[in-house]
Amino acid sequence: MPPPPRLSPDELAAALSGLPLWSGDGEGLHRTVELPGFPDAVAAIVRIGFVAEEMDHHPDVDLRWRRLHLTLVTHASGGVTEFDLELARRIDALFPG
Ligand SMILES: C[C@H](O)[C@H](O)[C@H]1CNC2=NC(N)=NC(=O)C2=N1
Repeated sequence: MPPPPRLSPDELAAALSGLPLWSGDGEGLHRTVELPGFPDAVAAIVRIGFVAEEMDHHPDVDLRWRRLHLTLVTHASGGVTEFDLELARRIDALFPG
């Protein structure tokens, strides 16, 4: 299957306006999720991991104490695609902020 197309700048801007917890550009979407403590942050990675496996689309995760720094990018496409938007929405459903 060919990699999905990268979003255009206009598509990305429109999508980000509906994802207020996320920032970024065509290279990646970024959100920090803060949990009450380190074990909660590890558990959050597991919860996100199940969604990622279901989607077969995986976030880049940087865990620092009780904060997850998430980056969403479609590696096969070299930038942000619809798959990243869908994963962002599903992460927001788990962690509304
Ligand atoms: C074969 C499998 O579908 C691919 O390797 C998937 C797995 N998860 C992925 N996740 C992300 N973020 N980007 C990818 O290009 C990607 N590719």
